[in-house]
Amino acid sequence: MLKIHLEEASKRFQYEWIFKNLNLELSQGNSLAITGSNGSGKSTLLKCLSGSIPISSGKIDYILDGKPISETDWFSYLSISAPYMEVPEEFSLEELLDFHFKFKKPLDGISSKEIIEQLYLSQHALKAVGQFSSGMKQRLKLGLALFSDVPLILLDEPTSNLDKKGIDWYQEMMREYGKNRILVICSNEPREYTFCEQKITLEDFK
Ligand SMILES: Nc1ncnc2c1ncn2[C@@H]1O[C@H](COP(=O)(O)OP(=O)(O)OP(=O)(O)O)[C@@H](O)[C@H]1O
Repeated sequence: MLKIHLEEASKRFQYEWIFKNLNLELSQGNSLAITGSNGSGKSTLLKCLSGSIPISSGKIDYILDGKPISETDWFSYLSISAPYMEVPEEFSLEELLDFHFKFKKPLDGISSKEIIEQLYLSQHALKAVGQFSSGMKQRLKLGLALFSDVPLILLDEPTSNLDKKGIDWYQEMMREYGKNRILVICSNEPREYTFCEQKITLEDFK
């Protein structure tokens, strides 16, 4: 069981405080929505939570079955989908899945073929990812995150570029594959996080 514990976590860039004195406790089965206006610091907090950038003061701990995990190993417990994260465009969809799942175990031994079907991309299995539409790429990024066998899923603006069918698909995927994980969703669209039982607004931590 993974737990994430934030104690007085604070981040600033130069003289600008992005968030201050954030205290949070998240365990598998919990979901958190991070909301706030444009530029309030949602993506920055997500990056701090993933360990890709450091906080300026306070503490973030990952605890697995009661034992702290070194920050250098956090990446192996999480997957991220975010607008600023690119996928290698030269690969075909099949090649990209093979490549990705060399580093991260797929959920419940699910095959690449089944994943492609779940992403409703079966007709595009051999197409280069660089030729995908923005909505297809978004489904792919969400699929890479959700079908990785990790306890922590970090999503930034998960339905950007998705049409109505894609948004319904996202909500269904979260119901099906979000269970028993820690879900953290950065968003200003209630449809992306209505299922989250915890919500913070970054303006409350300035
Ligand atoms: N590397 C950086 N160096 C300096 N300032 C930064 C850096 N990254 C982000 N910022 C600043 O931190 C603030 C928060 O940015 P962030 O991208 O986290 O906001 P956001 O809430 O995700 O915004 P949006 O809703 O527009 O995506 C902004 O003022 C931004 O300019």
